[in-house]
Amino acid sequence: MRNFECVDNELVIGGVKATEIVKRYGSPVYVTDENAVRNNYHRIYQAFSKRMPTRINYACKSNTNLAVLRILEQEGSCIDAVSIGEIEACLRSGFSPDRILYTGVNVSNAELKAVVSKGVPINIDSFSELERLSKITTNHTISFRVNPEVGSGHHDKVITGKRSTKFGIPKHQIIDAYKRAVELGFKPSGIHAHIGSGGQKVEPFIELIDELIKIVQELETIGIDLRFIDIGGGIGIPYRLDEVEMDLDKMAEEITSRIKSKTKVKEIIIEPGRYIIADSTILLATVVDIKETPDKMYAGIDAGFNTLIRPAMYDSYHHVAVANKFGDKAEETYSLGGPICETGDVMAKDRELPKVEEGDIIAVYDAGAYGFTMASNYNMRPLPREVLVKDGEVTLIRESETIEELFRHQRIPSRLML
Ligand SMILES: Cc1ncc(COP(=O)(O)O)c(C=O)c1O
Ligand SMILES: N[C@@H](CCCC[NH3+])C(=O)O
Repeated sequence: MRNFECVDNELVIGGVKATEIVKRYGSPVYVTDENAVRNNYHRIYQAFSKRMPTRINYACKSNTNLAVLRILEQEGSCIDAVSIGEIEACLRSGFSPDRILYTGVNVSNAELKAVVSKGVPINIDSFSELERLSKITTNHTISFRVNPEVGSGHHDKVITGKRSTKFGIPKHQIIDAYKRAVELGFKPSGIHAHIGSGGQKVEPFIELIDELIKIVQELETIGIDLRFIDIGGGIGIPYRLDEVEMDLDKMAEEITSRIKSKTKVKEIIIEPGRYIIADSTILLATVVDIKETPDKMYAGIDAGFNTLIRPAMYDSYHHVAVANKFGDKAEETYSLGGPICETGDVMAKDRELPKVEEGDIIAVYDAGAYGFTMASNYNMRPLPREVLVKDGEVTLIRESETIEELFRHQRIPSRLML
Protein backbone atom coordinates (compact mmCIF):
# COMPACT_ATOMS: atom_id res chain seq x y z
CA MET A 1 0.00 0.00 0.00
CA ARG A 2 1.36 3.37 -0.97
CA ASN A 3 1.66 6.61 0.93
CA PHE A 4 0.07 9.16 -1.34
CA GLU A 5 1.04 12.80 -1.36
CA CYS A 6 -1.37 15.23 0.29
CA VAL A 7 -1.65 18.71 -1.26
CA ASP A 8 -4.30 21.23 -0.09
CA ASN A 9 -5.87 18.44 1.97
CA GLU A 10 -6.31 16.34 -1.19
CA LEU A 11 -4.92 13.00 -2.38
CA VAL A 12 -2.43 13.38 -5.22
CA ILE A 13 -1.40 10.52 -7.51
CA GLY A 14 1.33 10.89 -10.15
CA GLY A 15 1.37 14.63 -9.51
CA VAL A 16 -2.38 15.06 -10.13
CA LYS A 17 -5.16 15.72 -7.62
CA ALA A 18 -7.76 12.97 -7.54
CA THR A 19 -10.54 15.57 -7.67
CA GLU A 20 -9.09 17.02 -10.89
CA ILE A 21 -9.17 13.58 -12.48
CA VAL A 22 -12.82 13.04 -11.57
CA LYS A 23 -13.73 16.55 -12.73
CA ARG A 24 -12.19 15.78 -16.13
CA TYR A 25 -13.05 12.10 -16.62
CA GLY A 26 -16.01 11.45 -14.35
CA SER A 27 -16.31 8.44 -12.06
CA PRO A 28 -15.81 5.61 -11.46
CA VAL A 29 -12.35 5.80 -13.00
CA TYR A 30 -9.22 3.67 -12.62
CA VAL A 31 -6.08 5.78 -12.26
CA THR A 32 -2.68 4.16 -12.91
CA ASP A 33 0.60 5.77 -11.98
CA GLU A 34 3.15 4.99 -14.69
CA ASN A 35 6.21 5.54 -12.47
CA ALA A 36 4.86 3.08 -9.90
CA VAL A 37 4.53 0.35 -12.55
CA ARG A 38 8.10 0.94 -13.70
CA ASN A 39 9.46 0.98 -10.14
CA ASN A 40 7.66 -2.21 -9.14
CA TYR A 41 9.00 -3.97 -12.21
CA HIS A 42 12.54 -2.86 -11.38
CA ARG A 43 12.31 -3.96 -7.76
CA ILE A 44 11.37 -7.52 -8.57
CA TYR A 45 13.68 -7.80 -11.56
CA GLN A 46 16.67 -6.53 -9.56
CA ALA A 47 16.03 -8.83 -6.59
CA PHE A 48 16.46 -11.91 -8.79
CA SER A 49 18.66 -10.74 -11.67
CA LYS A 50 21.52 -9.71 -9.41
CA ARG A 51 21.72 -13.38 -8.41
CA MET A 52 21.14 -15.28 -11.67
CA PRO A 53 19.81 -14.73 -15.21
CA THR A 54 16.16 -13.80 -14.72
CA ARG A 55 13.12 -13.37 -16.86
CA ILE A 56 9.99 -11.63 -15.56
CA ASN A 57 6.86 -12.97 -17.24
CA TYR A 58 4.31 -10.37 -16.18
CA ALA A 59 1.00 -12.19 -15.55
CA CYS A 60 -1.12 -9.99 -17.74
CA LYS A 61 -4.41 -11.48 -16.48
CA SER A 62 -3.95 -9.00 -13.64
CA ASN A 63 -4.17 -6.00 -15.98
CA THR A 64 -4.22 -6.10 -19.78
CA ASN A 65 -4.59 -2.42 -20.51
CA LEU A 66 -2.51 -1.85 -23.66
CA ALA A 67 -0.77 1.19 -22.15
CA VAL A 68 0.32 -0.90 -19.15
CA LEU A 69 1.59 -3.58 -21.52
CA ARG A 70 3.51 -0.96 -23.52
CA ILE A 71 5.18 0.31 -20.34
CA LEU A 72 6.25 -3.20 -19.38
CA GLU A 73 7.39 -3.98 -22.91
CA GLN A 74 9.64 -0.90 -22.74
CA GLU A 75 11.03 -2.10 -19.41
CA GLY A 76 12.04 -5.42 -20.97
CA SER A 77 9.40 -7.59 -19.33
CA CYS A 78 8.10 -10.79 -20.85
CA ILE A 79 4.58 -12.20 -20.47
CA ASP A 80 2.54 -14.98 -18.88
CA ALA A 81 -0.63 -15.29 -20.99
CA VAL A 82 -3.60 -17.57 -20.40
CA SER A 83 -5.69 -17.03 -23.52
CA ILE A 84 -5.46 -16.15 -27.18
CA GLY A 85 -7.03 -12.80 -26.31
CA GLU A 86 -4.21 -12.00 -23.90
CA ILE A 87 -1.65 -13.10 -26.50
CA GLU A 88 -3.23 -10.78 -29.05
CA ALA A 89 -3.14 -7.87 -26.56
CA CYS A 90 0.57 -8.48 -25.96
CA LEU A 91 1.45 -8.83 -29.64
CA ARG A 92 -0.37 -5.55 -30.31
CA SER A 93 1.64 -3.96 -27.51
CA GLY A 94 4.92 -4.87 -29.18
CA PHE A 95 5.89 -8.15 -27.49
CA SER A 96 7.44 -10.64 -29.88
CA PRO A 97 6.02 -14.21 -29.63
CA ASP A 98 9.20 -15.52 -27.96
CA ARG A 99 8.66 -13.07 -25.08
CA ILE A 100 5.31 -14.68 -24.28
CA LEU A 101 4.69 -18.00 -22.53
CA TYR A 102 1.20 -19.40 -22.88
CA THR A 103 0.00 -21.29 -19.81
CA GLY A 104 -3.59 -22.32 -20.39
CA VAL A 105 -5.91 -24.55 -18.45
CA ASN A 106 -8.48 -26.82 -20.09
CA VAL A 107 -7.23 -25.67 -23.48
CA SER A 108 -9.39 -26.33 -26.53
CA ASN A 109 -7.97 -27.55 -29.85
CA ALA A 110 -9.03 -24.29 -31.46
CA GLU A 111 -7.01 -22.28 -28.94
CA LEU A 112 -4.00 -24.64 -29.26
CA LYS A 113 -4.00 -24.14 -33.04
CA ALA A 114 -4.28 -20.38 -32.63
CA VAL A 115 -1.38 -20.23 -30.15
CA VAL A 116 0.77 -22.41 -32.43
CA SER A 117 -0.02 -20.17 -35.39
CA LYS A 118 1.19 -17.14 -33.42
CA GLY A 119 4.51 -18.91 -32.65
CA VAL A 120 4.05 -18.54 -28.89
CA PRO A 121 5.71 -21.21 -26.68
CA ILE A 122 3.26 -23.45 -24.83
CA ASN A 123 3.46 -24.48 -21.20
CA ILE A 124 1.46 -27.71 -21.17
CA ASP A 125 -1.07 -28.40 -18.40
CA SER A 126 -2.12 -32.01 -19.09
CA PHE A 127 -1.33 -35.23 -20.97
CA SER A 128 -4.41 -34.61 -23.07
CA GLU A 129 -3.07 -31.20 -24.13
CA LEU A 130 0.31 -32.76 -25.00
CA GLU A 131 -1.23 -35.46 -27.21
CA ARG A 132 -3.56 -32.98 -28.89
CA LEU A 133 -0.70 -30.54 -29.52
CA SER A 134 1.41 -33.32 -31.05
CA LYS A 135 -1.30 -33.85 -33.66
CA ILE A 136 -0.97 -30.18 -34.67
CA THR A 137 2.85 -29.96 -34.50
CA THR A 138 5.87 -31.38 -32.69
CA ASN A 139 8.07 -28.55 -33.90
CA HIS A 140 7.10 -26.14 -31.15
CA THR A 141 8.71 -24.87 -27.94
CA ILE A 142 7.08 -26.47 -24.91
CA SER A 143 7.46 -26.81 -21.17
CA PHE A 144 5.26 -28.40 -18.50
CA ARG A 145 3.22 -27.08 -15.61
CA VAL A 146 3.40 -29.45 -12.67
CA ASN A 147 1.03 -29.52 -9.73
CA PRO A 148 3.66 -29.27 -6.98
CA GLU A 149 1.30 -30.11 -4.09
CA VAL A 150 2.37 -26.84 -2.48
CA GLY A 151 -0.27 -24.13 -2.22
CA SER A 152 -0.48 -20.59 -0.94
CA GLY A 153 -2.79 -17.62 -1.48
CA HIS A 154 -4.94 -14.93 0.09
CA HIS A 155 -8.11 -17.03 -0.29
CA ASP A 156 -8.97 -20.67 -0.89
CA LYS A 157 -10.36 -19.80 -4.34
CA VAL A 158 -6.97 -18.63 -5.60
CA ILE A 159 -4.71 -21.39 -4.27
CA THR A 160 -3.68 -23.30 -7.38
CA GLY A 161 -0.82 -25.55 -6.33
CA LYS A 162 -2.60 -27.82 -3.86
CA ARG A 163 -2.93 -31.53 -4.69
CA SER A 164 -6.02 -32.28 -6.80
CA THR A 165 -6.75 -28.76 -8.05
CA LYS A 166 -7.51 -28.57 -11.78
CA PHE A 167 -4.06 -27.13 -12.54
CA GLY A 168 -0.93 -28.82 -13.85
CA ILE A 169 0.28 -32.35 -14.35
CA PRO A 170 0.10 -34.33 -11.09
CA LYS A 171 3.52 -34.51 -9.45
CA HIS A 172 3.74 -38.32 -9.62
CA GLN A 173 3.20 -38.26 -13.41
CA ILE A 174 5.46 -35.38 -14.39
CA ILE A 175 8.54 -37.44 -15.32
CA ASP A 176 6.38 -39.55 -17.63
CA ALA A 177 5.09 -36.38 -19.28
CA TYR A 178 8.63 -35.31 -20.20
CA LYS A 179 9.47 -38.84 -21.43
CA ARG A 180 6.34 -38.87 -23.58
CA ALA A 181 7.14 -35.41 -24.98
CA VAL A 182 10.61 -36.55 -26.00
CA GLU A 183 9.14 -39.72 -27.55
CA LEU A 184 6.79 -37.50 -29.59
CA GLY A 185 9.73 -35.40 -30.84
CA PHE A 186 9.49 -32.33 -28.60
CA LYS A 187 12.46 -30.80 -26.79
CA PRO A 188 11.00 -29.52 -23.49
CA SER A 189 12.74 -26.34 -22.38
CA GLY A 190 11.59 -25.86 -18.81
CA ILE A 191 9.36 -26.63 -15.87
CA HIS A 192 6.67 -24.43 -14.33
CA ALA A 193 4.46 -24.35 -11.27
CA HIS A 194 2.27 -21.69 -9.68
CA ILE A 195 1.30 -22.12 -6.03
CA GLY A 196 -1.47 -19.54 -5.94
CA SER A 197 -2.01 -15.82 -5.66
CA GLY A 198 -1.46 -13.25 -2.95
CA GLY A 199 0.39 -15.26 -0.32
CA GLN A 200 2.63 -13.19 1.91
CA LYS A 201 5.03 -15.89 3.10
CA VAL A 202 8.41 -16.89 1.68
CA GLU A 203 8.26 -20.48 3.01
CA PRO A 204 5.82 -21.92 0.42
CA PHE A 205 8.08 -20.65 -2.37
CA ILE A 206 11.02 -22.47 -0.75
CA GLU A 207 8.95 -25.64 -0.47
CA LEU A 208 8.02 -25.19 -4.12
CA ILE A 209 11.59 -24.77 -5.34
CA ASP A 210 12.66 -27.87 -3.41
CA GLU A 211 9.93 -29.87 -5.18
CA LEU A 212 10.86 -28.47 -8.59
CA ILE A 213 14.55 -29.16 -8.04
CA LYS A 214 13.82 -32.81 -7.20
CA ILE A 215 12.03 -33.15 -10.54
CA VAL A 216 14.75 -31.31 -12.48
CA GLN A 217 17.45 -33.54 -10.93
CA GLU A 218 15.54 -36.69 -11.87
CA LEU A 219 15.16 -35.39 -15.43
CA GLU A 220 18.88 -34.60 -15.59
CA THR A 221 19.72 -38.19 -14.66
CA ILE A 222 17.77 -39.42 -17.70
CA GLY A 223 19.38 -36.89 -20.03
CA ILE A 224 16.62 -34.25 -20.12
CA ASP A 225 18.32 -30.95 -19.25
CA LEU A 226 16.01 -27.98 -18.78
CA ARG A 227 16.94 -24.37 -19.53
CA PHE A 228 14.57 -22.70 -17.07
CA ILE A 229 12.63 -23.13 -13.87
CA ASP A 230 9.48 -20.98 -13.73
CA ILE A 231 8.21 -20.56 -10.16
CA GLY A 232 4.99 -18.84 -11.27
CA GLY A 233 3.64 -15.73 -9.61
CA GLY A 234 1.74 -15.19 -6.41
CA ILE A 235 3.82 -12.68 -4.50
CA GLY A 236 1.37 -10.84 -2.27
CA ILE A 237 1.28 -7.18 -1.34
CA PRO A 238 0.21 -5.47 1.90
CA TYR A 239 -3.39 -4.35 1.36
CA ARG A 240 -3.78 -3.31 5.02
CA LEU A 241 -1.99 -0.54 6.89
CA ASP A 242 -0.59 -2.98 9.46
CA GLU A 243 0.72 -5.55 6.95
CA VAL A 244 4.35 -5.69 5.93
CA GLU A 245 5.81 -6.50 2.54
CA MET A 246 7.06 -9.98 1.92
CA ASP A 247 10.86 -10.29 2.12
CA LEU A 248 11.62 -10.41 -1.59
CA ASP A 249 15.37 -10.41 -1.09
CA LYS A 250 15.21 -13.45 1.15
CA MET A 251 12.93 -15.21 -1.32
CA ALA A 252 15.29 -14.46 -4.22
CA GLU A 253 18.37 -15.60 -2.28
CA GLU A 254 16.83 -18.87 -1.04
CA ILE A 255 15.51 -19.78 -4.47
CA THR A 256 18.39 -18.82 -6.73
CA SER A 257 21.07 -20.29 -4.45
CA ARG A 258 19.30 -23.66 -4.53
CA ILE A 259 18.89 -23.63 -8.32
CA LYS A 260 22.52 -22.68 -8.88
CA SER A 261 23.97 -25.24 -6.49
CA LYS A 262 21.71 -28.18 -7.30
CA THR A 263 20.82 -28.08 -11.01
CA LYS A 264 22.18 -27.25 -14.46
CA VAL A 265 19.32 -24.78 -15.01
CA LYS A 266 20.51 -21.43 -16.35
CA GLU A 267 17.47 -19.16 -15.97
CA ILE A 268 14.75 -18.44 -13.45
CA ILE A 269 11.36 -17.17 -14.56
CA ILE A 270 8.94 -15.40 -12.20
CA GLU A 271 5.37 -14.49 -13.15
CA PRO A 272 4.26 -11.62 -10.95
CA GLY A 273 0.98 -9.90 -11.70
CA ARG A 274 -0.21 -8.34 -8.46
CA TYR A 275 3.28 -7.33 -7.31
CA ILE A 276 3.84 -5.22 -10.41
CA ILE A 277 0.47 -3.61 -10.92
CA ALA A 278 -1.75 -3.70 -7.79
CA ASP A 279 -0.51 -0.65 -5.91
CA SER A 280 0.11 1.40 -9.06
CA THR A 281 -3.61 2.04 -9.40
CA ILE A 282 -6.46 3.56 -7.41
CA LEU A 283 -10.13 3.44 -8.23
CA LEU A 284 -11.91 6.77 -7.76
CA ALA A 285 -15.61 6.75 -7.01
CA THR A 286 -18.08 9.47 -6.06
CA VAL A 287 -20.29 9.40 -2.98
CA VAL A 288 -23.85 9.62 -4.30
CA ASP A 289 -25.94 8.76 -1.23
CA ILE A 290 -25.75 8.72 2.55
CA LYS A 291 -27.99 6.38 4.56
CA GLU A 292 -28.24 5.72 8.27
CA THR A 293 -29.64 2.27 9.10
CA PRO A 294 -30.33 1.17 12.69
CA ASP A 295 -26.83 -0.37 12.87
CA LYS A 296 -24.70 1.21 10.19
CA MET A 297 -23.88 4.37 8.30
CA TYR A 298 -23.68 3.72 4.57
CA ALA A 299 -21.96 5.98 2.12
CA GLY A 300 -23.27 4.93 -1.30
CA ILE A 301 -20.71 5.16 -4.09
CA ASP A 302 -20.95 4.82 -7.86
CA ALA A 303 -18.55 1.82 -8.07
CA GLY A 304 -19.76 -1.62 -7.15
CA PHE A 305 -18.63 -5.17 -7.76
CA ASN A 306 -19.29 -4.58 -11.44
CA THR A 307 -16.24 -2.27 -11.25
CA LEU A 308 -14.07 -4.03 -8.63
CA ILE A 309 -15.20 -7.51 -7.66
CA ARG A 310 -12.48 -8.53 -5.19
CA PRO A 311 -14.29 -7.49 -1.97
CA ALA A 312 -17.47 -9.32 -3.02
CA MET A 313 -15.73 -12.37 -4.46
CA TYR A 314 -12.99 -13.03 -1.89
CA ASP A 315 -13.94 -10.72 0.99
CA SER A 316 -10.78 -8.85 0.02
CA TYR A 317 -9.76 -5.79 1.93
CA HIS A 318 -8.94 -2.61 -0.01
CA HIS A 319 -7.90 0.44 1.95
CA VAL A 320 -10.13 3.46 1.24
CA ALA A 321 -9.72 7.19 1.82
CA VAL A 322 -11.76 10.32 1.19
CA ALA A 323 -9.59 11.89 -1.50
CA ASN A 324 -10.89 15.45 -1.07
CA LYS A 325 -10.55 15.31 2.75
CA PHE A 326 -7.26 13.45 2.73
CA GLY A 327 -5.70 15.20 5.71
CA ASP A 328 -8.86 15.18 7.88
CA LYS A 329 -9.18 13.09 11.00
CA ALA A 330 -11.53 10.09 11.09
CA GLU A 331 -14.87 10.97 12.71
CA GLU A 332 -17.30 8.17 11.92
CA THR A 333 -17.58 4.56 10.83
CA TYR A 334 -18.96 3.99 7.32
CA SER A 335 -19.58 1.08 5.02
CA LEU A 336 -19.28 1.86 1.33
CA GLY A 337 -22.13 0.30 -0.66
CA GLY A 338 -22.18 0.14 -4.44
CA PRO A 339 -24.98 0.49 -7.03
CA ILE A 340 -25.39 -3.25 -7.66
CA CYS A 341 -28.61 -4.91 -6.57
CA GLU A 342 -26.98 -7.48 -4.29
CA THR A 343 -26.45 -7.40 -0.54
CA GLY A 344 -22.82 -8.41 -1.05
CA ASP A 345 -22.09 -5.28 -3.05
CA VAL A 346 -20.14 -3.50 -0.34
CA MET A 347 -16.73 -2.18 -1.35
CA ALA A 348 -15.51 -1.57 2.20
CA LYS A 349 -16.99 -2.48 5.56
CA ASP A 350 -16.95 -0.44 8.78
CA ARG A 351 -14.16 2.01 8.00
CA GLU A 352 -13.20 4.97 10.14
CA LEU A 353 -13.37 8.00 7.83
CA PRO A 354 -13.74 11.77 8.04
CA LYS A 355 -17.36 12.95 7.82
CA VAL A 356 -18.54 11.73 4.41
CA GLU A 357 -20.96 13.79 2.32
CA GLU A 358 -22.57 13.46 -1.08
CA GLY A 359 -20.10 14.54 -3.77
CA ASP A 360 -17.01 13.40 -1.87
CA ILE A 361 -14.46 11.36 -3.81
CA ILE A 362 -13.46 7.95 -2.45
CA ALA A 363 -10.10 6.45 -3.39
CA VAL A 364 -9.98 2.65 -3.31
CA TYR A 365 -6.34 1.60 -3.02
CA ASP A 366 -4.43 -1.24 -4.70
CA ALA A 367 -6.98 -1.64 -7.47
CA GLY A 368 -4.56 -2.28 -10.33
CA ALA A 369 -4.49 -6.09 -10.21
CA TYR A 370 -7.64 -8.06 -11.01
CA GLY A 371 -9.58 -4.79 -10.93
CA PHE A 372 -10.61 -3.72 -14.41
CA THR A 373 -9.83 -7.18 -15.86
CA MET A 374 -12.53 -8.73 -13.66
CA ALA A 375 -15.07 -5.94 -14.11
CA SER A 376 -18.40 -6.77 -15.74
CA ASN A 377 -21.57 -5.30 -17.16
CA TYR A 378 -23.73 -6.76 -14.39
CA ASN A 379 -26.92 -4.74 -13.88
CA MET A 380 -26.29 -3.35 -17.38
CA ARG A 381 -23.66 -0.90 -16.21
CA PRO A 382 -21.00 0.17 -18.72
CA LEU A 383 -17.32 -0.52 -17.99
CA PRO A 384 -15.46 2.49 -16.57
CA ARG A 385 -12.66 4.67 -17.91
CA GLU A 386 -8.99 4.12 -17.20
CA VAL A 387 -6.42 6.93 -17.12
CA LEU A 388 -2.65 7.01 -16.80
CA VAL A 389 -0.89 9.65 -14.70
CA LYS A 390 2.76 10.61 -14.85
CA ASP A 391 4.56 13.66 -13.51
CA GLY A 392 1.45 15.83 -13.34
CA GLU A 393 -0.10 14.73 -16.65
CA VAL A 394 -3.25 12.64 -17.15
CA THR A 395 -3.94 10.59 -20.28
CA LEU A 396 -7.04 8.59 -21.11
CA ILE A 397 -6.04 4.95 -21.74
CA ARG A 398 -9.51 3.42 -22.00
CA GLU A 399 -12.76 5.11 -22.87
CA SER A 400 -15.81 4.11 -20.86
CA GLU A 401 -18.51 2.08 -22.57
CA THR A 402 -21.70 3.75 -23.66
CA ILE A 403 -25.17 2.42 -22.93
CA GLU A 404 -25.54 1.93 -26.70
CA GLU A 405 -22.47 -0.36 -26.76
CA LEU A 406 -24.07 -2.65 -24.21
CA PHE A 407 -26.44 -3.82 -26.94
CA ARG A 408 -23.93 -4.37 -29.73
CA HIS A 409 -23.85 -8.16 -29.54
CA GLN A 410 -27.51 -8.86 -28.91
CA ARG A 411 -29.89 -9.96 -31.62
CA ILE A 412 -33.67 -10.15 -31.37
CA PRO A 413 -35.11 -12.89 -33.62
CA SER A 414 -37.38 -11.26 -36.19
CA ARG A 415 -40.29 -13.51 -35.15
CA LEU A 416 -40.25 -11.80 -31.74
CA MET A 417 -40.61 -8.41 -33.39
CA LEU A 418 -43.98 -9.14 -34.97
C1 LIG B 1 -0.01 -19.30 -14.02
C2 LIG B 1 -0.05 -18.03 -13.26
N1 LIG B 1 1.06 -17.29 -13.19
C3 LIG B 1 1.07 -16.11 -12.54
C4 LIG B 1 -0.05 -15.64 -11.89
C5 LIG B 1 0.07 -14.32 -11.22
O1 LIG B 1 -0.28 -14.29 -9.91
P1 LIG B 1 -0.06 -13.00 -9.05
O2 LIG B 1 -0.84 -11.90 -9.65
O3 LIG B 1 -0.57 -13.39 -7.72
O4 LIG B 1 1.40 -12.70 -9.04
C6 LIG B 1 -1.22 -16.38 -11.93
C7 LIG B 1 -2.42 -15.96 -11.17
O5 LIG B 1 -2.61 -16.41 -10.05
C8 LIG B 1 -1.23 -17.60 -12.63
O6 LIG B 1 -2.34 -18.32 -12.73
N1 LIG C 1 -8.30 -12.83 -9.16
C1 LIG C 1 -7.55 -13.10 -7.94
C2 LIG C 1 -6.20 -13.67 -8.20
C3 LIG C 1 -6.21 -14.90 -9.05
C4 LIG C 1 -5.11 -14.89 -10.01
C5 LIG C 1 -5.30 -15.74 -11.21
N2 LIG C 1 -4.76 -17.08 -11.12
C6 LIG C 1 -7.51 -11.86 -7.07
O1 LIG C 1 -8.14 -10.89 -7.38
O2 LIG C 1 -6.87 -11.85 -6.06
